[in-house]
Amino acid sequence: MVKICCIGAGYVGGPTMAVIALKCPLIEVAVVDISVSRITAWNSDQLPIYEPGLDDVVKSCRGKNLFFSTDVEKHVAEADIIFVSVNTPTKTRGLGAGKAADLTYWESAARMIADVSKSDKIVVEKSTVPVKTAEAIEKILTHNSKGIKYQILSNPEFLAEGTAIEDLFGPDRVLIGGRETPEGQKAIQMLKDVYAHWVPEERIICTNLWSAELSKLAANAFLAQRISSVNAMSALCEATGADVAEVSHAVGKDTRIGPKFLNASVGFGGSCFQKDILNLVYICECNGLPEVANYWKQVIKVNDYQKSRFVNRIVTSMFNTVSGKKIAIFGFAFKKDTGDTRETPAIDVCKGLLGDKARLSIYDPQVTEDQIQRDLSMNKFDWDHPVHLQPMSPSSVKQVRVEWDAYAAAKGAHGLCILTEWDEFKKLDYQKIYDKMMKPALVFDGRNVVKAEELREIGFIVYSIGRPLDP
Ligand SMILES: NC(=O)C1=CN([C@@H]2O[C@H](COP(=O)(O)OP(=O)(O)OC[C@H]3O[C@@H](n4cnc5c(N)ncnc54)[C@H](O)[C@@H]3O)[C@@H](O)[C@H]2O)C=CC1
Ligand SMILES: O=C(O)[C@H]1O[C@H](OP(=O)(O)OP(=O)(O)OC[C@H]2O[C@@H](n3ccc(=O)[nH]c3=O)[C@H](O)[C@@H]2O)[C@H](O)[C@@H](O)[C@@H]1O
Repeated sequence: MVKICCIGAGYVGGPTMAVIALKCPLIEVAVVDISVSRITAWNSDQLPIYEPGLDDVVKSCRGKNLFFSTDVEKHVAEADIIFVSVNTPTKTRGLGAGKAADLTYWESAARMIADVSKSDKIVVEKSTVPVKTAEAIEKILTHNSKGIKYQILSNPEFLAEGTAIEDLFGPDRVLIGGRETPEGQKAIQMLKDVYAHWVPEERIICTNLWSAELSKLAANAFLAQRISSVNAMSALCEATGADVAEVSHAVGKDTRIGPKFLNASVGFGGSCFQKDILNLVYICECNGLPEVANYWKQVIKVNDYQKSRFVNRIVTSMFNTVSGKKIAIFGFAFKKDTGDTRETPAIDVCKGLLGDKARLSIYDPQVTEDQIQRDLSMNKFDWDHPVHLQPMSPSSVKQVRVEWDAYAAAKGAHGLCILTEWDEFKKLDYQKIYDKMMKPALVFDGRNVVKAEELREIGFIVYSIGRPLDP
């Protein structure tokens, strides 16, 4: 029986391994982590991450061929294939600070693999890493290797949160990069055989190591670039009276462009787009390509501009000050159907409003009060470390209240901001909300989820991203 071990039981390690276990009943899969609380949660009824469909997959194979454990060394020693899916945060200090990927967790995982292994291993990069990382990992593994042979593969993950199970069941493609030697090709084939249990052969792409590593950074950069492009257009739409939804629709109808990922928003968030582009920018700079670096940097600049433009719109619409005013925030997660708040645009918008002394009343169906308070008091980039190594928040932010109901959050508010596109925000009774708000009652829809005309009929003043402004 083939044994797989995955180091890192996070948003990627947990769901990907659960799906491999489900689709390959004859493979034993162990997911290990240094975080005791994460592993305890994976072994409980309350999984550590919210992801539609994940519970059913985990329940059907946990304890049979899927195991979650903190006994990292034992499972690594026993495995034939080791996936490494640990954090690769942005460096906050030293060379490349603010851009380069911090490979501390990866390196410590690689050193541990080298220490405990007693048989040949295939080591798979599942984390998103800078191109050429495999070369460094190979050096760590083979140095002092006691005769053990390692093959490094790059198998980046393309799942999106909120649709992770769907994406894993039917991926657009699975990408496997390896050495062009007979041993490298054999390792590629072995991993291909795992995916071939459910992924059609033509969707499994095999490349050299560097192409696979770089393709992951490139894919995220292209996706984020589309959002920044449409968000840049949204500013022009507001200035001219065009409607960004109509523009996106018209542009996306061109089959060469396509309709997906053209939704204007308050800005993209999530744990990867910004981190991976910064990493790409750094790699370009290191390779003497400042023009290429500047091109990609602009995607992040436009994203930052979109968030601050949104805050400015709120403040100017509320007579140039939000000091002491209550603003209801609907949605804190970086997108719907996840409780994940990593790099959510809500953090920057809330911090911007708090900077202008607003009082915030926040409601999100999946994010806890503790998480919101931590996010609003944490330094940039500190979130991307194992939970038990994150700095504790010094104190909670006093001007912030977290409510467990949208109506309670909006009660007595001067303004209401929608920052996540949760479906339930489309179905709220906005007349009831209007009746309980201060007047004039303003709505700032950062996700274009409400029907602006209907809200205007109720009496709201409505601002939607990239849409004609309320006269
Ligand atoms: N979140 C996402 O949707 C996607 C993330 N990725 C990439 O996958 C990687 C992991 O991301 P997430 O799963 O979101 O992160 P995460 O923070 O949810 O999980 C990483 C886990 O690794 C554990 N860990 C760190 N060092 C360890 C070590 N030495 N030994 C054992 N466990 C260790 C941490 O405790 C944590 O539970 C990152 O490189 C990310 O860029 C790629 C595609 C999608
Ligand atoms: O490497 C990763 O971590 C993953 O990053 C993204 O997945 P994810 O961040 O989970 O979610 P997305 O659906 O891509 O959304 C990212 C952000 O962009 C925003 N977005 C997305 C699409 C759009 O049209 N407009 C828009 O503002 C979302 O609201 C969200 O804040 C990619 O879609 C995945 O393919 C990739 O594997």
